[in-house]
This record gives sequence, C-alpha cells and structure tokens, in this order.
Amino acid sequence: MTTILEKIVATKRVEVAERSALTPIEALKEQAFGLPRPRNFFHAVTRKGTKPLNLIAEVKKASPSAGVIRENFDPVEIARDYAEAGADAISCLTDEKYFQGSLEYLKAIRLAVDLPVLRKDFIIDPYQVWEARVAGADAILLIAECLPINELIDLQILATELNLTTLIEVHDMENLIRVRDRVIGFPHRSYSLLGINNRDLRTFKTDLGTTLRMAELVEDRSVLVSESGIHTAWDVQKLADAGVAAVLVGESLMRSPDIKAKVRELFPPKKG
Ligand SMILES: O=C(O)c1ccccc1NCC(=O)[C@H](O)[C@H](O)COP(=O)(O)O
Repeated sequence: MTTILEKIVATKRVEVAERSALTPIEALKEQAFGLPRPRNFFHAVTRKGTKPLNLIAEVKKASPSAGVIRENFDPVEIARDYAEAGADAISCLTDEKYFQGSLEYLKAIRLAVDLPVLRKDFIIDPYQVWEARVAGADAILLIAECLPINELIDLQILATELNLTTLIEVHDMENLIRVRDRVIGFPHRSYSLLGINNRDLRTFKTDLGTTLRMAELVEDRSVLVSESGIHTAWDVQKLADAGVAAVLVGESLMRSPDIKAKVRELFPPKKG
C-alpha cells in the first residue's frame, strides 16, 4: 500500500520538474546572490529563555489528517499573533496540494514579522533548497523517512552553505539511529536541529510517548524538537522535563479562535 508520505514525495518530484522547467535552478542561484543573510533559526530555537522550552508556531491551513483546520486563514495576521504572543520561530507550510500552503505565504510572513521562518515542506531536491532561500526562508525541513542518507547529507550541506538551519525529522528508532551520529553529531552539522515527529504517518495518530522514548537515545537534547500532537500545558511541561529544547505546534494553535490566548495557555507564566 502506498503511504501518504510516498504519495507526497511522488507529487514533489513532478512539482520540481514543472517548476524548474519554468524557472531553471541557475536563475534561482542568481536571485539568491546578494540576498541578506538568513535569520538565525537555530539560535532562536535552542537558546535558553524564560519559557520551559521554545516554541516554533506553525502556520497551517489544512492537513491530510484533519482536512481544513482553519477557515478564517490570514497567514500574516496569524504570524503577527504568534510573534506578539512570544513564539520563538515560525513554521510555514508551503505545500499547496496536501496542506493548502504556499511559498507566497512564507514570503509575506518573513516581511511582516522579525522571527526566523522555517519552510515546512517535503524537500527532496536541491532545487527546493534554493527556492526556500530565494523566498526568504531561514530554515528548511528534511524528513529522514523521505531521503536516502547520502541525499539527506547533500541537502544538509547545501542548506548549511546557504546559511540555512536544517530541521532533520525522524519518526522511528531506525531513522533516529540512521541520522543521529551521521547527520546530527557530524562536523558539517553546525546548524542542524533534530525533530522527532509524534505523528505516525500510516495511522495519523499522535503519541507524545514517541518523543519521550526516543529522547532517551539522544545525548545532546539541546537540539531536540518535538513535533505534532501537542495540545496542553501539561504536554509542553512533560517534554520540557525530558530535556527537549523546543516544540513545534500547529493544529492546536490553529484551531483556537484566540491564538495569543492559546499560546499563553500552553506556556503559562511562572507563579511567584
Ligand atoms: O499533519 C498531518 O496530517 C501530516 C500528514 C502527513 C505528513 C505530515 C503531516 N504533518 C506535518 C507536521 O509535521 C505537522 O504539521 C507539525 O508537526 C505540527 O503538528 P500538529 O501540531 O499536530 O499540527
């Protein structure tokens, strides 16, 4: 049976072929030349602040698991609310077909807020890394399940050369072990974060236990990001207690009619 990830990756191959026929990679490289340096996403996500851990707040209109999450969707307004509420960085879905995202949203958000922005997409080709840089992204996502290790490392090196942070995501132990030492503990890793996705992409079920179990195998948790299925202050505290550096939260923020209040609910001010 074809998994959703396989379907999405097949779509990406077609998209990259179509887009590069319209705008060749050489043209993107020219556009990237002379752009201001990206913002430091890595630092924003790993620094020790006043919260128990840092927040990457996601701009996400729809998803394969939930359908449309937020009807009243203004990406810039949402990003401004995130910034005002104290988020440390923003994740913007740029996949159009499955998440109703757009690179145009990322461009607009990057201009409107001061926070660093992650291009949240299914990156399988250097073309998309250059595209991210030209659009103004400060970081890209690389999903271990989608890439052979040599291609993952090549994309990570390219991103590092372009001064982009990489968030390298795994969901299972096998991929964690595959990337842990070769990609995260490696000299070229400099600006690489390790994401553990709590969502099982076969069943779409989320389980915080995925991060809690896998974190045991990660020595340096200062680069660890827990992703998906984070709904309550208790979830956030549990992950903080496990030494996770940051959480990536989409759906529970996007479903809230008052985004700023939901951020405060997830990160209540310390008493006393
Ligand atoms: O969200 C999905 O349904 C999904 C399906 C297939 C591949 C990836 C998917 N999500 C991407 C993400 O990683 C999440 O958007 C992100 O971690 C935030 O998760 P959540 O807070 O549960 O929206």
